[in-house]
Amino acid sequence: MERKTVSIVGSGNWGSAIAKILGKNVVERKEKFNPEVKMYMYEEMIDGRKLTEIVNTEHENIKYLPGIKLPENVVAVPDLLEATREADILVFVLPHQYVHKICSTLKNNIKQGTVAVSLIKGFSIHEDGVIIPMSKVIGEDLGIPCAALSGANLATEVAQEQFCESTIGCEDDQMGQLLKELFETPYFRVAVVSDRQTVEACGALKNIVGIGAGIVDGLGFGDNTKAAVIRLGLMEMIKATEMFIPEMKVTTFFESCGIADLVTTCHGGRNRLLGESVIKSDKTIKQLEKELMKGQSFQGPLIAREIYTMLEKKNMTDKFPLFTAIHKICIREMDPKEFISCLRNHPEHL
Ligand SMILES: NC(=O)c1ccc[n+]([C@@H]2O[C@H](COP(=O)([O-])OP(=O)(O)OC[C@H]3O[C@@H](n4cnc5c(N)ncnc54)[C@H](O)[C@@H]3O)[C@@H](O)[C@H]2O)c1
Ligand SMILES: O=P(O)(O)OC[C@H](O)CO
Repeated sequence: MERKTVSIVGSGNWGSAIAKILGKNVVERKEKFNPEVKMYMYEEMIDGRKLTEIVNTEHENIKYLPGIKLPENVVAVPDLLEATREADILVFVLPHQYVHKICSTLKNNIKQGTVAVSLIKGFSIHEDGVIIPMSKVIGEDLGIPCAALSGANLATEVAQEQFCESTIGCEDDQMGQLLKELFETPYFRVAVVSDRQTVEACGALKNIVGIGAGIVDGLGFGDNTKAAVIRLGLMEMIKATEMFIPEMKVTTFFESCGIADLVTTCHGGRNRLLGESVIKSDKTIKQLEKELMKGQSFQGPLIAREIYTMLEKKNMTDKFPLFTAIHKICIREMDPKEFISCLRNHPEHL
């Protein structure tokens, strides 16, 4: 088998953490992969220097993953087409709002036979309310197969090599196994399942529940209340997934991409921090993102809005009171104090 060239599209907190894994794995598995990994980086200036130049000389993404050294065979490239021209495997890892634009540049400019995997936790929503997983967006925009990887994977902990698990969703078994070989390490254990769309639905929807967990923290409630948010959030995640993906398997929720990711996000995620901050200050999400995230982005509020818009179109907001309340608290349309009565009166209790 010819060796595969890997390119990463994206270089934020998760993109950089995964670059560390991929850079090392391609060298260790050199019979399968070419030894250089190009990483597309959205260029920016840091104290008068280009971020790509800093990464390529200091081998550290000082803005998005400070304190972690990247392998020297990971090369940051500011030109998208140059970064991806030779790729056999494209690893997409950037906030979902940028994907369409990136794909429109890549379209007709990638090698024949290239495959992709999406590490993105978000959706695209059509005007008619249909929800499209990002792997499908990428696959259809580029006309190539696209798998998904998602799990309980806070980027900084992964970069510190703390043990965790992850899930690849891929219908093609051979491609799934190749991706497992690309991503797996002794501290990053990967399971492959065929239910790709549920893997992605879990990853996107848990971001909303993570905000809910932060709201509970901000209101001063303890672990029991947070556990209720996690459980009710899980029920809404499953119900929403059943709506979008009739063929979904509930067992996928027991993989790392499901309950495990929900738990980790509700304890240590950026979306949890946002929920807490929304309660403790009267600033807008945009202001909070700017102040707290140093360039990283909260995906939860966007996804909460997208899901709310879809539910409203279908007259179903009353069936998803937790998702609805979280969206309305984020946009300051609901008093956060009402959050607990929303939990108390949840349809799961009727
Ligand atoms: N950070 C985590 O712990 C983590 C873990 C698993 C999955 N994810 C998911 O991975 C995806 C990427 O998140 P992240 O944490 O790597 O990103 P991030 O939030 O750290 O960084 C934002 C990124 O967007 C880039 N960017 C800004 N404007 C852009 C533009 N116009 N075009 C293209 N790129 C632009 C920035 O350069 C930066 O790389 C998200 O879907 C996220 O939910 C994140
Ligand atoms: O920091 P969050 O809330 O974006 O969550 C990060 C990861 O998705 C956790 O697996």
